[in-house]
Amino acid sequence: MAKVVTMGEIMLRLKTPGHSRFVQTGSFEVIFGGSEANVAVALAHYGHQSYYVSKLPHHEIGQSAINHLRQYGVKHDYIVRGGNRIGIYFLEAGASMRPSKVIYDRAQSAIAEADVNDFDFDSIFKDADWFHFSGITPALCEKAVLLTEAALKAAKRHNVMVSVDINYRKSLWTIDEARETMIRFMQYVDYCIGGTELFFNTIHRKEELTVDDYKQMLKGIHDQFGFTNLVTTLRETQTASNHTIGALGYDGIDFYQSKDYTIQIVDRVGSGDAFAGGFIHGLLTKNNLQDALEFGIAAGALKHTVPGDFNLVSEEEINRLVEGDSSLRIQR
Ligand SMILES: Nc1ncnc2c1ncn2[C@@H]1O[C@H](COP(=O)(O)OP(=O)(O)O)[C@@H](O)[C@H]1O
Ligand SMILES: O=C(O)C(=O)C[C@H](O)[C@H](O)COP(=O)(O)O
Repeated sequence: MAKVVTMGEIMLRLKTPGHSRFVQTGSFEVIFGGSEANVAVALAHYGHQSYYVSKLPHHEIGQSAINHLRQYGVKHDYIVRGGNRIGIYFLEAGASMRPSKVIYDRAQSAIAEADVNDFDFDSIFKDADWFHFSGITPALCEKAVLLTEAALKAAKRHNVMVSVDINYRKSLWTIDEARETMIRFMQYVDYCIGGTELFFNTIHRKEELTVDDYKQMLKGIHDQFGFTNLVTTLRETQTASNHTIGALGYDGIDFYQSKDYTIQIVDRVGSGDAFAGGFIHGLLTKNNLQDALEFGIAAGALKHTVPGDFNLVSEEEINRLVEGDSSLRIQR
């Protein structure tokens, strides 16, 4: 199995119980989550040597985040300790026509303030096969842009394959700032997930996008910027708790489209990351875009049934879904 490296910010996730609103709750459920950490957990579940790069304070909440990752098999050798804060995100789960809400409290977190010299990227990447990052890290601050760029340059010095999930977060930076930085980073990227709203700005005022809209966007991004291997998840939303998902890929020549899954949502947060983790595993083991998309979207579909950020499902369970077994018989 491969050595995969992800880098980003793991946060304390404080969720209102059930579907309670922020203003009425008297307690929060405590777990940890963050885009790249979620991908690391998924890849550890599929049997890879999955390393997570980050910085966390010395205090017990920082330790607890590390313990959480360790519990699911993620390697923490490259997590540096120091700084003052761990990022927090508050989550209110939506229901029916009421969408979920996230409030961030993450300014000046340890990883946002981390220095390039905190990490020895050459030793991290010298025997690595894959590096995955997301647009959330460079969105944190200018220092985090420099950190991400240093990691990308080191990964490419060591011929490591690189994937990005653009994961545009409008509360962290403007679309112009995001576009400027992410376009610059694309020279290091082999596979790009998402980002249609960033790189292609004619269609994005529409409420519901069709598959043809997405095809036009992926081709437009390819033609304008020369990026290849673009993939995106497709969502057809019925309500905040019920919708259909699929995935689309474009390699600069052909389009690839996965099967669709209609799902009832238990917890949607982390489903894009579950797709990314499954997609990377698919590329590492099957080496073809269609099969990687199928594995990725089945992983993303299953994530919607699992509370928390992490996709705690096995390769075998995902393969069963890919092969068409969605029977509800109890597995005994
Ligand atoms: N209005 C829009 N215009 C263009 N692309 C969009 C728009 N909204 C979402 N997307 C793209 O569609 C995909 C699915 O979006 P979303 O459901 O928000 O993300 P995720 O799959 O990460 O949960 C993402 O790749 C995103 O870039
Ligand atoms: O927003 C952030 O900064 C986070 O990292 C919190 C969440 O863990 C991811 O955002 C989940 O992302 P999706 O898989 O697209 O649902």
